[in-house]
Amino acid sequence: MLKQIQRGLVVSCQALENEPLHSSFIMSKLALAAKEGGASGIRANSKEDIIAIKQEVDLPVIGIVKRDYDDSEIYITATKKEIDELIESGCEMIAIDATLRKRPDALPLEELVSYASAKNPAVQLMADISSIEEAKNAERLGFDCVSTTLYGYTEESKKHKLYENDFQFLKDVVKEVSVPVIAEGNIMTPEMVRDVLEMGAYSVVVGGAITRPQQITARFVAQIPK
Ligand SMILES: CC(=O)N[C@H](C=O)[C@@H](O)[C@H](O)[C@H](O)COP(=O)(O)O
Repeated sequence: MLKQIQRGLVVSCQALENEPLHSSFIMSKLALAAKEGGASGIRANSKEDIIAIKQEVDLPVIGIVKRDYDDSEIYITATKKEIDELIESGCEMIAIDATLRKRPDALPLEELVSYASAKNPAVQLMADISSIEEAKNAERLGFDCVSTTLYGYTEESKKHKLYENDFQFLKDVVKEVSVPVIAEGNIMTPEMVRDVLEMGAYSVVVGGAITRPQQITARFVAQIPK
């Protein structure tokens, strides 16, 4: 999958239960629209959505399962159960929260990576990270790529402010690891896509700015003069 998305746009098609577009059918049509617009890949949440998307488009899919656990802050592909579901979904790549926070049942990240690789070695693994230390750790554990997905979403990285406009975090990650680095999170404009690729990002994932109309509407409304 990595080759297919190199210097391309991956469109994240996600809507949780509390979002207006929550529906596997709608996600499959968003994926089709993304494909018609020239996307190279899709990122999607849940086995059901991925199966529906795969029936509609032939693009490679980065799969995640978002599920909350009482004993952990981690919700993106947290345990072996989510890995099982994603392998069954047929996605080409699985993204896993690779932060250093405690996982449900204190499962070591290393064990989850070995589990996924043993279950289906053909499925590539993306590490969703929020710090340089996590990026380096993910590379050491054998992840195929790292993504800046969680920068600004953990207690520690929130302190450094959500994705700075100069993308300093992305630049630092690119310098520190040799696996491909995917730019993801709060990429709001086409110009930002161009900029992150020029900074050395291998590929770009854009979600809300394309597929969450409630967010897009709110940004327009916010510009109405008081
Ligand atoms: C932090 C978290 O849970 N991120 C999720 C990961 O899959 C999604 O909710 C984001 O939409 C995705 O990362 C793309 O980012 P943005 O929608 O900002 O372009």
